[in-house]
Amino acid sequence: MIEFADVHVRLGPRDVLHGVSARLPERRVGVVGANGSGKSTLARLINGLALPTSGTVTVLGLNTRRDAAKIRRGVGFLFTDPDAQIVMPTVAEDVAFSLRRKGLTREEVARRVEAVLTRYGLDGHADHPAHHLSGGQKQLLALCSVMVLEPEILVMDEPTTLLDLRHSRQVAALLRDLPQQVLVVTHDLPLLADFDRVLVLDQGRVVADGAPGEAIGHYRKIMS
Ligand SMILES: Nc1ncnc2c1ncn2[C@@H]1O[C@H](COP(=O)(O)OP(=O)(O)OP(=O)(O)O)[C@@H](O)[C@H]1O
Repeated sequence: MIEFADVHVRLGPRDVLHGVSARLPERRVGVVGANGSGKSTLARLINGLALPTSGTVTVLGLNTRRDAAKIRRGVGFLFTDPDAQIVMPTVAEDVAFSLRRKGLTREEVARRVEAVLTRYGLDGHADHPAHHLSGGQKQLLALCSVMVLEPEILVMDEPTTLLDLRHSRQVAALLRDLPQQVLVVTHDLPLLADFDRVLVLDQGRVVADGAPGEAIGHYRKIMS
């Protein structure tokens, strides 16, 4: 469960979010809006990467202002730019790095790394230098590094931006099947077609909130 209560965010001279309130118990929530409307900021509030200037963000029953470290253990966050998330030289080492604090045996780490790389189609790349992957493969690697931790909530900021049609479909299928709650910020409107709820942001305010057809229809109208 994610809840925003009268959240304002001011960054430098800009009011980026103005009084956002929403209780989000749904499993799959999409966020759309124009460039600069505050979507990434909203996503970053969920794991305490951004903090509200006023108002409250509650995630997994905890306040992000007080318990960001605990919340981050339960919230997987996928950034738009996968290079920001790749920290180790090879693909397998990068995924294994995510598991370093789990106290697992070397064999168990290897087993989990192999399983997640196979699941997302990177098993042939385990020993490749991570920075030599294509943009889309890097996005899949970042996804593997997050999913291997089995987060309770997954937040994705434009997860299909660099992906070809096959891999976009793979991410769409993943989102359909994942048992955990997922919040996805995206410009990829078809990705949200079967989501439970879509929020539309405009200049830092939620201007539509509902079923995908209705909310995306509103978004198309304000962008026309
Ligand atoms: N650290 C910061 N300092 C000052 N302004 C910022 C900062 N981060 C974001 N902003 C501003 O806040 C506004 C909202 O940014 P945000 O990245 O949340 O928008 P967005 O809807 O995700 O945009 P896009 O679709 O282009 O990714 C933008 O005008 C941006 O310039």
